[in-house]
Amino acid sequence: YQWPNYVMDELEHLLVDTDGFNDGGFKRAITPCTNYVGGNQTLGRQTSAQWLRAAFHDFTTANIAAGTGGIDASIQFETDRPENSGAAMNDSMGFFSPFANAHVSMADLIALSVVTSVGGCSSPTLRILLRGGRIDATEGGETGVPEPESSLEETLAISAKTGFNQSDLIALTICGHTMGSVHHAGFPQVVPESAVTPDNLGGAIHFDATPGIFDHNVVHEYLSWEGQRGGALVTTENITVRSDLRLFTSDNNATIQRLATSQDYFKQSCVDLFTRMIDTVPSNVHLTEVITPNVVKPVNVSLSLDNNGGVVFSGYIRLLSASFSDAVTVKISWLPEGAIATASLLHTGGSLFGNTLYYGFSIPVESISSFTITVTDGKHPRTFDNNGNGYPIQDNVFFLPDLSSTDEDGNVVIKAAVLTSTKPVNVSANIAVPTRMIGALGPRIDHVVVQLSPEETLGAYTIFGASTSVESMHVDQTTVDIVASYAGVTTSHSDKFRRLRSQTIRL
Ligand code: HEM
Repeated sequence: YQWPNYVMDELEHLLVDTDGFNDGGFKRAITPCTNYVGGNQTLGRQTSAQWLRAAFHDFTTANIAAGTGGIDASIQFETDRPENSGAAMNDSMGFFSPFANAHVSMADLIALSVVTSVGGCSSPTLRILLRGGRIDATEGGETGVPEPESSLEETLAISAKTGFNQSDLIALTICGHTMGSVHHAGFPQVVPESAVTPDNLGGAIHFDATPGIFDHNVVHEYLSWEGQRGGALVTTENITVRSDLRLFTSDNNATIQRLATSQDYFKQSCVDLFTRMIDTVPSNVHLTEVITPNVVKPVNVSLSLDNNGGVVFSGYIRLLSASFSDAVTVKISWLPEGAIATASLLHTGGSLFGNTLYYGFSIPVESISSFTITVTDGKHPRTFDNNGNGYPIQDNVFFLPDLSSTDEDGNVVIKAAVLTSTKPVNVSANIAVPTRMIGALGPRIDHVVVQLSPEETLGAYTIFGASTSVESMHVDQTTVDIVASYAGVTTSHSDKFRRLRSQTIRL
């Protein structure tokens, strides 16, 4: 892993920053795990469970042999199919949509939702390893999600196409059916109207006594025939739709009995199967390496100009507190100047991986091409140098968020600073615009390129600018790459993946 890696950095942020300062806002939807983010709590719906179900429905039309389907967000085009009945698909896609951008696909958000749901609703926290790089489908894919009415043979045949054998599917199903419910709304053939009450308007019947906890309760209640006895897909009076009972007994309960041996075995089996599920992707997709929480991470690091044209280097260094003892000092040194400055602890946040500490800095610099971070706790300094390369940053061209703007009507003003002496032949802005699609709640990312023109000089820099208009579905996820190219040399300089509407850091 080399910083920056926009896909990994963004997903890491949504995975790790879940409370306090710099909260990415993703996990909030499932806090507490019984929460329903899409509306009234009396509907009997649960977002953490909906995310698992939506991921399964996206995944299960994969055809491994053909290299198609899997986690590709094709589900967002398929929500009106009877096989995708219920609120889970649209509720989930509607929640994910404002998180998608040039580097985070809806499909990656589906994978993240499984990791977040299982991690956030288990104790101790279960870690499903997350990778990024999934590509969103631009239309619906194959049909074939198993339904309560599906025969065992049909269901197993669908599963075989995804690479999951009978025992895998039994286990995956009960791993999913430990969270949430079957609802009269959506499945009246399974759940009778009598389940509907004033504080359970959707008529939810839980799979087990702990629908908001990722645990093996469902296995015990099913085997001992107590409590929810495995839920409505086992116990319903309508024999045709007892799909879980048909599936679980298809190997004489051998898989379920194995899962009952211990909580740890159940959880580890589920983690393995969920990992396989979210990593099932079309054959043209190459997933990133595993995204692990960064012990030390540069956040919102950028350059700006002061009123006299001096360059200011600012941002935060995020530390995972669990990796350090108390009394930490954080120093940043940068090349080619060879200078050092101290960052100060300004904010804290929370995560499933322990607290986060944000050390801020805002430093005038002469010139900068890379930096390293030295963290000292107790007596031991540790230098983080991005695998020996230093964290790269360049001062030839950079976006100026303070002077740029975008509004709800789509008017965009972009300004960038360009080192005058470098004499670029072209300075352009590549704007990545989340754009509404017909038939899906998530965006397609369109790219709009505009040329920037020189406007004024400030110190050693020339301010370049342009105005345009774009139709963005989510203004906060509209991002820009500023690229300067030069005569006679093939190299260019760029300042990438900057939010047009960003929270500028002021110290
Ligand atoms: C194998 C065949 C399967 C069938 C026929 C099936 C069917 C169903 C049905 C009918 C519901 C009720 C939905 C609602 O009322 O909103 C449901 C809920 C659910 N399913 Fe499955 N399912 C299957 C496998 C799976 C698998 C493999 C997973 C997990 C990876 C999963 C995860 C869930 C979850 C979490 C819920 C609760 C959703 C909520 O509370 O909103 N299911 N399933």
